[in-house]
Amino acid sequence: MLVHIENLVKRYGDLLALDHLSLDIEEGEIFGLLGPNGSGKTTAINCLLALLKYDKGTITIFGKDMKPDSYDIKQDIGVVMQNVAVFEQMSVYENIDYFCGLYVRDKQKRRELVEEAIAFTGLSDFRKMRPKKLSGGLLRRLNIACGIVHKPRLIIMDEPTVAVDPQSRNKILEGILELNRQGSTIIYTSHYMEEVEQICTRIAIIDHGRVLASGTTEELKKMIKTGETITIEAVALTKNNLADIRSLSHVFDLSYQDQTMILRCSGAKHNLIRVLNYLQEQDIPFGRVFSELPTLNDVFLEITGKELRD
Ligand SMILES: Nc1ncnc2c1ncn2[C@@H]1O[C@H](COP(=O)(O)OP(=O)(O)OP(=O)(O)O)[C@@H](O)[C@H]1O
Repeated sequence: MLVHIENLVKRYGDLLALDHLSLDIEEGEIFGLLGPNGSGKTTAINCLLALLKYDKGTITIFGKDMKPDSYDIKQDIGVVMQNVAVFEQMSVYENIDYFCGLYVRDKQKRRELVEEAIAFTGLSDFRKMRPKKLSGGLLRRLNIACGIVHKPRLIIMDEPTVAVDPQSRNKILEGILELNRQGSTIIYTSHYMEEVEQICTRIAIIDHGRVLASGTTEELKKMIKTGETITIEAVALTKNNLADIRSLSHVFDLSYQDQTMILRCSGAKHNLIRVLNYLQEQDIPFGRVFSELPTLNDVFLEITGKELRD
């Protein structure tokens, strides 16, 4: 196990920010920590990095206990925090080179690493610029380049795409996948479900400082009741029709508004066919029909009872 967190408890005064949080992360994973604002993601990361004292629990990284003076472990960790932390008086290149220099002495090796970091964060055209001249998205990319330039074994990214334009966001996500392909294990916190679904190999859903569920996207989707959501537009239905449809097997939720019916069904093969057969038997015309498999959003909604972006 690359990272092992067991029963972590962290209080800020009366507030229980981490409530016996446990996580295991294996080498090679892109592990997503998904939770709403205030759920404890940043606190967990800060404890993991031994930047924050915690009340109870165990943390091991690379098989060793993580302590504030575990410099051998820290050497092999790259951190990209929410707040951009770069030097205003240095150019893009100089900033990345400075951070690389904290880990790598050899000049030639450093040059290669800096060039690689510049290339894969797409900062080539901006290498001579000072941070002040960069857009928000480019600044974030610089922050990432500084955090990962030494190609650490473990990379921790805390919401690296918050308030970033789509082009930079895609660059960042591609970059994360590339770093992973090159051998880094990644812990990625976010409250953007699509991103987590797109890049993470495993996900833990956290809220109120606890892990509510964890697994691959597929495993998480199997944990919930919703197997399929069927939408049928432009369909005129009577109360009796709605009652009939509600009683079809596997249907557990039906909403009907503005001639659009949305059915939530548990996982079964013939949900759509059953509904369409009913409409045909009753000679009821209908417009567009679509069926969707559950998304992480459905998982989150069912597990926590709230939307992630509340
Ligand atoms: N230094 C602090 N002092 C007191 N309370 C804090 C402190 N830092 C965080 N908290 C509280 O602890 C809880 C967890 O916060 P944390 O920042 O870890 O959540 P998060 O999931 O990272 O949220 P966000 O997505 O907003 O960064 C929140 O209720 C927050 O208000």
